[in-house]
Amino acid sequence: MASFDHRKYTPAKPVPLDQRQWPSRTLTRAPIWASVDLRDGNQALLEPMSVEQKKRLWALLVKVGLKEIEVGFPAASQPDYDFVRWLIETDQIPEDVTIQVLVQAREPLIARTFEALEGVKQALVHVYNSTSTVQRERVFEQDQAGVTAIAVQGARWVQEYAARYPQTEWRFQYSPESFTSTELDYAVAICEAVMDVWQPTPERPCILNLPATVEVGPVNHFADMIEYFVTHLKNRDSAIISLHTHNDRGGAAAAAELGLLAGADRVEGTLLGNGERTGNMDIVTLGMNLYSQGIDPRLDLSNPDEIIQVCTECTGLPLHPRHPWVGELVYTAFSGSHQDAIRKCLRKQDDDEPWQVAYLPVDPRDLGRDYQAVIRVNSQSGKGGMAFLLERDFGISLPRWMTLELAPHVQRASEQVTGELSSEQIRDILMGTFVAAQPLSLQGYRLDRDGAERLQVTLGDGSRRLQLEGEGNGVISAFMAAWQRHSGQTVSVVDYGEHALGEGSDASAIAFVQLNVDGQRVCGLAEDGDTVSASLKAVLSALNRAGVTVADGAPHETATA
Ligand SMILES: CC(=O)SCCNC(=O)CCNC(=O)[C@H](O)C(C)(C)COP(=O)(O)OP(=O)(O)OC[C@H]1O[C@@H](n2cnc3c(N)ncnc32)[C@H](O)[C@@H]1OP(=O)(O)O
Ligand SMILES: CC(C)C(=O)C(=O)O
Repeated sequence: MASFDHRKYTPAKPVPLDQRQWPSRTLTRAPIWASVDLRDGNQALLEPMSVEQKKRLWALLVKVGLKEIEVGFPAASQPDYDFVRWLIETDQIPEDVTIQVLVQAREPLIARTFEALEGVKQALVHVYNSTSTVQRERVFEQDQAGVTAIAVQGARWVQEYAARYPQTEWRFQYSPESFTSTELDYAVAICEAVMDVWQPTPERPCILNLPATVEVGPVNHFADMIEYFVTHLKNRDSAIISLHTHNDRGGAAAAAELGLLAGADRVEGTLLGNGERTGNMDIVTLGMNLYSQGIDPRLDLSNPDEIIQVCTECTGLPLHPRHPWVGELVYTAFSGSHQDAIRKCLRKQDDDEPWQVAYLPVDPRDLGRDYQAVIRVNSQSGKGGMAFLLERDFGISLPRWMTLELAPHVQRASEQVTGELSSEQIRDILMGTFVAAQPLSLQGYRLDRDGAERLQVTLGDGSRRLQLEGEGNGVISAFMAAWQRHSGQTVSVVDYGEHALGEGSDASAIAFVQLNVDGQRVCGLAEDGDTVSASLKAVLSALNRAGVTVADGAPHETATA
């Protein structure tokens, strides 16, 4: 029988808060950040980081601006121990950075932890034990008093060992691990019992870290738990309330945000969210969430590509291309209406006004991304995207009527390749469709400008040369007159456009034309170093596309428009 049965699970119990405050609050500043990349992130890896990898990640964490960094569980493994020793012995820890280490509430582990920290100027010792109902009953087989005794004993050991190293400025942190599965009044009571040992003050507060070790409930429920905790804790002002959320339900960042609204001061997480199971709270996501609300995150997130490179190389885990804020595709629009809106908004966006660009919640340039990647063309794209790419990459600015002509050709090609079209491919489609050099080609011309334009043009069709003459008020109309006279066709210019390509001596011209040839509308284009040639060739390419043939006639004709 299938076991997919929701009745197996129990919902989170409502938190008894009559007048919850957090929903009416707004975040206005960044929390105290703490990185657990080198500990929680590391313990989640199939192959934990080597000391060299930890050194590299450490350098990044410091560069990003993290001031509290949990560097490991030194009593757990030799590499963790060695890394802490390296930090201390080679003086790697900046004055304004505090390292933090994790340890269980067990004396031999605590002893080893302090040994690892010998000689450090300042450090945070983080002790934890599980407090959840299920762990009390099934893992520790202890009642609440028994589990509280473990925590209190752990706190005492930490304090006693710290006293043996008076040259270090110690700070203490306690986590009731699995807080979210712990009865709230009990969570408050066990934290108060630990505080009774440490006797923190508002000047020398301890840290109480409340983990969603496993995210088992909705994010609003987590916020309720935090508000309940902070409003029921004695000596609230002697504790920094820290959050440590995991992403089992996909809500780690949201839970942390709401938890901050509910009264927390500090947040633990990892860069890009590596960590146990679905990961820890992603510091980059939360930082960017704040940034995009106009709040200074007090972290330097301006180079996510470096963050991605170091994190993925140290953890061996790839980043999803749609990872919030920094994934490869998150500032890319494929769909036509989005591309159109982005293009129009970007044109109107001034640097000194608040950011207002549809579909782009922040300016990609803030993250070192340019607009290159913003618009990409596939079968979901409309005409705006391809026009944008032609202009951006080749300086080809299509007149609107030409864009409309080109769009179905690009659409067909994108459906055939069933993927993305590069700007080179779009340019090839443009040229392949509208530049037709057969059967007529331009062999030469002479233009006299004495009031009216008198054009003498030599065409070839492969085997014969044809010389036509015409007069008009512009070179195109002179050519039309010449061709009409020669062929007997009714030809008129419906639309015309041209512009320079490039600058200086390398500049060339591109001309676009739409003709009406015996009632049939047909477009052509041409590029040439000479503006007149570009115009004449564009007309010829439209004529060729209309299927003209060189009618028998006099080899030399003159006409006037
Ligand atoms: C949610 C978290 O991320 S918490 C951090 C988890 N991280 C890690 O555990 C990574 C590093 N840990 C390790 O490498 C190992 O656990 C070690 C080296 C620290 C200790 O290993 P071991 O001595 O084999 O003990 P292990 O961790 O399996 O725990 C077993 C014993 O410690 C007790 N224990 C577990 N956690 C705690 C704790 N926080 N405080 C006090 N006792 C604890 C268990 O009840 C168990 O007791 P028992 O042997 O009397 O039944
Ligand atoms: C040690 C604690 C804070 C932890 O990592 C967790 O509960 O996830």
